[in-house]
Amino acid sequence: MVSNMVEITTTMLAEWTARASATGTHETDVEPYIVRNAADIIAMASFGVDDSKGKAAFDKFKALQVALFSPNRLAGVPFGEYVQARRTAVCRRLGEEIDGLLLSVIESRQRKSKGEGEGEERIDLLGLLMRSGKGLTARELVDECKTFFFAGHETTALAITWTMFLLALHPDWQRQLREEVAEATGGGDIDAVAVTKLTKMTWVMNEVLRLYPSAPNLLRQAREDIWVGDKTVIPHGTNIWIDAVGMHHDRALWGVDVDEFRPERFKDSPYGGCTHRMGYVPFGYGGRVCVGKNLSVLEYKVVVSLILKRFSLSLSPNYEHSPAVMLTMRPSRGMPLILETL
Ligand code: HEM
Repeated sequence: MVSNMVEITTTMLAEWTARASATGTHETDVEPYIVRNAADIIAMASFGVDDSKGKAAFDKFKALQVALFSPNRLAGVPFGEYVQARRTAVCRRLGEEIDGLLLSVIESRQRKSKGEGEGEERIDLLGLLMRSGKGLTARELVDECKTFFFAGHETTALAITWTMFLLALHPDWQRQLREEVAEATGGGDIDAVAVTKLTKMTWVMNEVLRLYPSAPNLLRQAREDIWVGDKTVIPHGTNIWIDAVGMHHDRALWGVDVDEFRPERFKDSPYGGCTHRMGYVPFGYGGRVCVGKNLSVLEYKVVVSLILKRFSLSLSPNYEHSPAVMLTMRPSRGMPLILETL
């Protein structure tokens, strides 16, 4: 996968290089590029999708997300669909179109895995997954695909986008990471072995996800009445949104430097010195912890390494700080950065 990630990202960086002026610097709103890049990577990594149907499904996901979460958030709120009937109709239509596109991607994969073996013996994995009995139905498989598409690209992309922002603000960390990458790769290309040597980059990723968790809420449902102290009860069946941003910025858990960018707090502790073991939850916790964590760490390191090898980053005067929760935590007015070719 690493070589595919490198290939996809190199194409994006070539676009940035082409935009550079004669002086080698240019301003770019990097967020849409990084999101598109991550979309291409998850499409390749999860589904081997490189066809137009996969891309069309992505574009509709984007539209669905905007329809669901702006300007206010009623998704998951009881009776919310009746308050916003027009929006609900748009979301339903988009949902059906996405289902149709994914189903046809699945069917064409299935045809390929059954048929086009050119002599070699191939295992019909999709057929195995979908066979009756305990297998998944086509409907369930479509739902699994949607979870992966949705969960698997924007989260990682935003971690990278906020990293570029924080490295632009902290040139010393930018320099330290660039040096680490040079040492790990010996000046050559990033590969699966070099990635494992990027210790400081792990601290930086952890600290970025502490300050700007790309998945700002965890969802749970109370399976029984839960008592908080002896006066408050969360009744059985209550849907709960757990506020990761609040916990990651809680002075009582992190100390007085809670709002500062200090990756070294993760040097000796995977929890960054947080005083409660559930106070740091960028990938969730327990039985439903993120299944894509390792993939996202790998992608993050490959993409950030490639960017730092080619560009120096600083903040554009046009940047407006406006993180907003639209299911994920995004820079709602974009991420314009000055990129200087190295
Ligand atoms: C920086 C990147 C990512 C972040 C911050 C992130 C964060 C999260 C969080 C907070 C959860 C909820 C966990 C819980 O409720 O305890 C989650 C679940 C999930 N994530 Fe990620 N994720 C990332 C990348 C990915 C990737 C790359 C994939 C797919 C390849 C992925 C697939 C999933 C899936 C399928 C679930 C649901 C797991 C379940 O309910 O059993 N995520 N993620």
